[in-house]
Amino acid sequence: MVVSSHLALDQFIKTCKPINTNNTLFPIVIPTIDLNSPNAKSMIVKACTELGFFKVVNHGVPTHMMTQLEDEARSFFSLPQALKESAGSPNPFGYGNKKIGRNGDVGWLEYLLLSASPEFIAQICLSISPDNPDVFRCALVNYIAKVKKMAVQVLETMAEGLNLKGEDRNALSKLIKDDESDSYFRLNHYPPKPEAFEAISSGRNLVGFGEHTDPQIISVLRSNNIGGLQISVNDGSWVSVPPDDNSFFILVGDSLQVMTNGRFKSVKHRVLADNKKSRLSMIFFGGPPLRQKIAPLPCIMQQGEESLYEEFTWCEYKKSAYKSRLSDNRLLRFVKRRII
Ligand SMILES: C=C1C[C@]23C[C@@]1(O)CC[C@H]2[C@@]12CC[C@H](O)[C@@](C)(C(=O)O1)[C@H]2[C@@H]3C(=O)O
Ligand SMILES: O=C(O)CCC(=O)C(=O)O
Ligand SMILES: [Fe+2]
Repeated sequence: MVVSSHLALDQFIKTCKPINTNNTLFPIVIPTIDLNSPNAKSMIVKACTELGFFKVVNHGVPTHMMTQLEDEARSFFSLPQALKESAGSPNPFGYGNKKIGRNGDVGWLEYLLLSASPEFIAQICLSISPDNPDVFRCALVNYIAKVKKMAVQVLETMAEGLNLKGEDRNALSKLIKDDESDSYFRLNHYPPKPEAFEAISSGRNLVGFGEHTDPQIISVLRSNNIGGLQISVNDGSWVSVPPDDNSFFILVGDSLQVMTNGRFKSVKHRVLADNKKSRLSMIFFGGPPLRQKIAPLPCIMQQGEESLYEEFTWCEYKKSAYKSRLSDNRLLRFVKRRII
């Protein structure tokens, strides 16, 4: 059975739960890291330990690649609905509208979810635009290649900050460099809030993308200059992230939390819809090969330190993640129970 990824506005308004944003703080200073600075390694470790989130400047991704992909994404999202749907339903890859995942989550967005492999991208661009697939394809493939290179640099700098030496310096980066790396790419388009929403919202906010952590190792996020992204900080309050279209935001994923035996925290985040303007975001999710064991890196473990988690492969984690709702804590079922 083909399940449509489209949800009409009136159905959406009935399904969506407006959220109370009283516990939102505006804004904090987000750790900003110059990738080429000598302090980068210690600053990355601090940011990943305290927040699981930081901003990268001096990243080496050319501005024209970001703007070119943003323009192409805008063109894609302005196509007639039937053409967007020629990308197929997002199970797991394709075009989605308001429905996120398979378990009843909804958000005020439309998106294109892709495997990050150039072969997959060539195929999907051909389905979307059989007569002229190359412009979108090139913009995606070139951007992803650059962002992946930057993610590798971030992971190697992070490993240095964790005091990993020699071969171990590549312990994290090699997982996303692997030919079989299971990395994803996502374009999200959040239209402005519909007027009809105000009537039912009693001043509360409309969720663009509900709260969640990303299951992978690392996420690299870039958006246009429209706000909406929020991260959850230690005490459970939400902090608005000021948008910056020249920079990238790095998010620690669940797998990196496990590989650091809980030293780094996967960051809970969400997106709120804007009143007037549309937000466009592009996210690279760096994931390991499917058969990869996800466990604390032996080289970071102190003498006698035990893993906080049961052993699992990325394939097992993904299977379990795809059965969960967006806001579920997906790591919980893999946390070792302690016998006291
Ligand atoms: C509700 C869901 C959507 C999601 C798969 C899941 O069952 C739980 C994790 C979600 C998430 C969050 C980060 C990424 O955007 C994503 C592609 C991923 O790998 O995990 C999404 C999944 C999705 O949109 O399909
Ligand atoms: O669109 C954004 O800024 C964040 C989206 C997100 O968290 C995701 O796609 O996993
Ligand atoms: Fe996310």
